[in-house]
Amino acid sequence: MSNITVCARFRPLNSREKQNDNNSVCIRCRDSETFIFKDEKDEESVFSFDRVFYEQSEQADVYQFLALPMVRDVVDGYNGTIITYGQTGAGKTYSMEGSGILECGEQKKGLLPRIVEGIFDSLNSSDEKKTYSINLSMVEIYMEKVRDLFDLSKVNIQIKESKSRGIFLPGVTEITVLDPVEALQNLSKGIANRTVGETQMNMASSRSHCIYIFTIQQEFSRDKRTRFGKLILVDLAGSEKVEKTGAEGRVLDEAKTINKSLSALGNVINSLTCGLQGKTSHIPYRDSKLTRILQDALGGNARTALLCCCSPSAFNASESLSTLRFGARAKHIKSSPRLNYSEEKSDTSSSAASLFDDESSARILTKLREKFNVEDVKFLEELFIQEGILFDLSSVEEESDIDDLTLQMISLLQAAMEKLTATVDELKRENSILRAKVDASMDSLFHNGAENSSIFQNMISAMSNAAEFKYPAVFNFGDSNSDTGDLAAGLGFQVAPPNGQDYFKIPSGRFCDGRLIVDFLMDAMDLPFLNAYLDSLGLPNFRKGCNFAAAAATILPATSSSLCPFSFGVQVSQFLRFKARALELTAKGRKFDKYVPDENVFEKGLYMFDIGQNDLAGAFYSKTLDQILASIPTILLELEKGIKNLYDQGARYFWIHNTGPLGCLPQNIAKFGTDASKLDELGCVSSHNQAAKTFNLQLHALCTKLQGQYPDSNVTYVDIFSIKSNLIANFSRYGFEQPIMACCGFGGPPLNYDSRVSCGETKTFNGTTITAQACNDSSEYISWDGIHYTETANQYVASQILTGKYSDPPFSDKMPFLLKLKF
Ligand SMILES: Nc1ncnc2c1ncn2[C@@H]1O[C@H](COP(=O)(O)OP(=O)(O)OP(=O)(O)O)[C@@H](O)[C@H]1O
Repeated sequence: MSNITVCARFRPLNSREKQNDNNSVCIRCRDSETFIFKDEKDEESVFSFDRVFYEQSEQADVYQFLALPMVRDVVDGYNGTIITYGQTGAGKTYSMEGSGILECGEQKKGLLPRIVEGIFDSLNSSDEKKTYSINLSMVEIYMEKVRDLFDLSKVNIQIKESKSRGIFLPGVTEITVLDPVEALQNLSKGIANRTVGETQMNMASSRSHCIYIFTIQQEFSRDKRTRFGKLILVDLAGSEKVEKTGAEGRVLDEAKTINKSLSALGNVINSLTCGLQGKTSHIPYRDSKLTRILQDALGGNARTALLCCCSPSAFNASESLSTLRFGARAKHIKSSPRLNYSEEKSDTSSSAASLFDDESSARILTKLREKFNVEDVKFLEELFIQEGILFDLSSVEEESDIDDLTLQMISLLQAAMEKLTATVDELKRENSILRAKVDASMDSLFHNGAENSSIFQNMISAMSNAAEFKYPAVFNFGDSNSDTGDLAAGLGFQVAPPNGQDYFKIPSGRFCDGRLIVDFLMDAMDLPFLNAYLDSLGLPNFRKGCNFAAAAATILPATSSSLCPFSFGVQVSQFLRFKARALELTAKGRKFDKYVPDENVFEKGLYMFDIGQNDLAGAFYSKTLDQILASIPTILLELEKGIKNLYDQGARYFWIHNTGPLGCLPQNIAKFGTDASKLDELGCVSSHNQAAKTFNLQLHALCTKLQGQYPDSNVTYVDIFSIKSNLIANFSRYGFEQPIMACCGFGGPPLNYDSRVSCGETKTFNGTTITAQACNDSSEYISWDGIHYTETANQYVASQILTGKYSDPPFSDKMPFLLKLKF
């Protein structure tokens, strides 16, 4: 990004100014960059520009400072634009052309002839081997029409934009010039045509913006790549106050059009320089032909220099001041020039079919070509392009329209954002007022005796507890997913100790290489890990709750073939016994306080459930899918019975996990997924997952029903199925390498699961000894042993539960302020 170069130039006082105004001037030089300006009211202001050219400055100085660096850049392949701006008679044309293109002497030569020489000098001075061509075009904008000064018949040239060429003028005459003399002769003709035009069209002198375009194309033998730089010189029509000139009729119309296009130029500059930092605003390039042609020069792909021409006379102070202010503002424009490369040479001799998008036009032109001579048809094409009847294919990639739309869209979105922010602020304010009102009403209700209503109290604390996920104790019911040693203690066997974790007593009795979901949830509540109800070793402390979950437990009552006798109903009975015993003990005196929960904790504690997986998975060994689906209501009836029992005993906070995607467990895939047609896109057994989904739907309905039945309770349903399915489907995103295969097992990929040996076991079959060993890094695996999840996977699941997004009712709106994620 670079700022544009802005210079001011003051011409000498002319004879009229000397005579009429007594040599009085409005500027006082400070240095080559700064001067003091005195306005009509004699008020002084300081102006600074990149360079100030005072009355005695030479044409060569202006060229050296303003144009020469630009010429070098253009020859290097950048775009450049030089604009002369100022009041009529301020010296724009003198600066640009000098006192004549061809005949004036060295001293008075303007920028144009010097630039022509500079371009050829630069091209020829380089040692690098290359071929180059210089093309010249000249147009003027008069009354908002672009006229070709090398071919006066082209009176309305269109302005187009393409990705590769930027802004361009389709059909404009381009003259290839081979040396400075040829270039100057052509420029001189163009300038003469301007005068011819003035006479033909009854134009007032200097009432048009004159634009010179040099296109330099170079092909380097080094890499055969073509660079092209475009230099645009703009001699603007004079800015002036209409009323001061007393113009009328056509001259007045011209003045108005000029002022319109100059004020469009001012608007573009304002938009470019007033836009808030970092915000994109609409730049009205399309408001005039002038600004559209200068689009690249103003904030686009070009280096730009502006020469503000002024009269130093006090009589013209007001016009000069406005010119200087214009320059000062333009100084802030930033442009982003870049090297222009084209990989392939454009084929200017391409056929009508390739030039035009419109197929019918191409067909007509092809037929015309057969009948008429090629030149006539070419002429016809050009006329059509000028009149906008046909479009050059390259102009089809009009990007500005899209840009404009995008900008409009951005500002609409910004406005919508602002409105939304205001609404959010307003809602926040209303919310805090409402909260204050609720608090005040609560206080008054309590003081008016409402505290006697236990239902009312419970409802209030249920609401607040659910939001905070903070409870004094947890009573957990479930299977191996949350068994913290119950089955092992109850049946007197040992589960292989976890690998090196020191946060459990050994053995932990957990079916995992570390912590379970329930462990992570306890952690989040700042509570200790739950002791198993049946684990009497080590003087267990049950003050913060008790875990009745037992591996292999089912909701339905155990049968003689069940692995685990502690089904849900038994677990609930155990709880009742536990509670009765705890109350008995606390009634005996305070010495038991530190081992068992007190009465109020049974009411305030959280009752967690994670059970049902074994009812479904076990059923697949003897039942069809339909039979299993049909049995779900019976299973859930048993669950409902147990929950109601607990409610009757004073439980009020229920936290119910649904069941996970059973079909993705290696144990079930090994047994029921040997036929690939039984597997879904994740490689999981479809029927098992279907059973799990149906179970979950009905479990969810049961939770809703219970909540309705017990308005003083708080029932939360947690969608473990979605969390686990998402984890398996997107395992690598969460840092896992194995979505299905077990870490601890036997058999190797794809499942590393053998039902004959469980994790840690060694067995001999037909003289061969096999061991189910743990993998090196269990954190790469989701499945620990083919049935249970690894600690890392459990941690992920717990973290998702605690986002509050997977529960009904959700509590994500309370996150992350009230929940501590502490793992
Ligand atoms: N630096 C200068 N030194 C000597 N004479 C100058 C200088 N600048 C301008 N002049 C003279 O002042 C007169 C007006 O200048 P010029 O035609 O360049 O103004 P202009 O800004 O192009 O006006 P317009 O907008 O009407 O085209 C001319 O006669 C020109 O020769």
